Amino acid sequence: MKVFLTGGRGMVGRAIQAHDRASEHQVLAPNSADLDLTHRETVMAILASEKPDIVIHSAGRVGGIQANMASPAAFLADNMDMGFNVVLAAREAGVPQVLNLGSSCMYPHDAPNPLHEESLGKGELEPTNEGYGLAKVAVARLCAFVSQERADLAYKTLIPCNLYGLNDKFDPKVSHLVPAIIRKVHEAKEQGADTVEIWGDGTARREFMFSEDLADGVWAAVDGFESLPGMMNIGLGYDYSINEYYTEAAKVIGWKGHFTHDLSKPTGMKQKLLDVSAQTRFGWTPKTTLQDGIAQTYLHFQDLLKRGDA
Ligand SMILES: NC(=O)C1=CN([C@@H]2O[C@H](COP(=O)(O)OP(=O)(O)OC[C@H]3O[C@@H](n4cnc5c(N)ncnc54)[C@H](OP(=O)(O)O)[C@@H]3O)[C@@H](O)[C@H]2O)C=CC1
Ligand SMILES: C[C@H]1O[C@H](OP(=O)(O)OP(=O)(O)OC[C@H]2O[C@@H](n3cnc4c(=O)[nH]c(N)nc43)[C@H](O)[C@@H]2O)[C@@H](O)[C@@H](O)C1=O
Repeated sequence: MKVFLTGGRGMVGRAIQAHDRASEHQVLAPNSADLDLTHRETVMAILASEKPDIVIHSAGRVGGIQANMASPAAFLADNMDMGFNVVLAAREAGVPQVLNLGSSCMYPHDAPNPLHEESLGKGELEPTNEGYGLAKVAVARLCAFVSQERADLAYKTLIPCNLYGLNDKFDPKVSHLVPAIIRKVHEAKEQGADTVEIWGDGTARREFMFSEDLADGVWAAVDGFESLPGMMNIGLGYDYSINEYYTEAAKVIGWKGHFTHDLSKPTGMKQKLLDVSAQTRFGWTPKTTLQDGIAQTYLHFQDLLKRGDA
């Protein structure tokens, strides 16, 4: 199949291209320098000329809780622009399939855990990432509406849990939890520090899946697209506390200090665990353990440091 991938230079996009299944397809993955997805005319023109069989939409303005709180307007506007441009250009070009990546931030702040697809749209979003979540909800709904109106087009959304892995963002200004922990614990070890600070009291819970597992799930969704639900959670089905993530990373990195808690820092949702029963029915399950995922990510981080890229 001819696959048009957006966000190919990002953490998830690189994992999608590095996956074995990618070699069975022709994958076009222009980066943001070649194709700015916020420019609708350019997006329209490229999809009309390339006429792919499927678009995998992985591009986005993405960042941790602190980045989302600092720039809600940009997270809303950029992700809305990119998503609307890609979906409407695909419809215009008659691209038969779109696989759109949403996020667990689409769920209402007080939705019961585990978060079931039926809870979508039934309440206020989490304030710390409302801009991003609103854009994700809107683009997912646009996919559903296009599929409703056009019997020849099937535009579907995968809703991933939190993700981490190689090529993640290690800059503390935009990092999600796991890359932030890896940098902080590594630096404590290198500097001989005996404390590392945790944001909040550490009792919040998160479900972080290794990005290579998500890439595997994306290819499974592409290959089984016909039977894929219009919106489907993709995750582990289990979570850990923030404190447990720090403890596991300290073990993998080999740092023996202790943790302090900065209660002034934002903590976001208390829990964000996805219901994975639809994913199980679809026939896919992730395989990387937290210990193994952190170990692979830490090795990659050390390589980045050696190259002066982190
Ligand atoms: N990371 C996570 O925890 C989660 C991520 N997701 C979703 O998964 C997808 C991938 O996330 P992830 O790989 O972590 O994000 P990254 O930030 O690593 O990658 C985002 C990609 O989007 C591209 N991009 C950003 N702006 C533009 C633009 N204007 N035009 C073209 N391309 C642009 C970037 O291109 P370039 O590199 O060239 O700048 C980059 O390749 C996103 O849709 C995200 O919302 C969902 C749940 C959790
Ligand atoms: C997936 C979805 O989820 C994202 O929201 P989030 O899960 O709240 O983001 P996060 O990974 O940055 O935080 C997770 C938790 O971890 C705690 N925490 C402790 N210590 C650090 C720390 O040092 N850094 C960070 N970032 N968090 C810390 C922090 O207090 C919070 O409780 C969206 O931004 C959005 O990107 C999105 O798509």
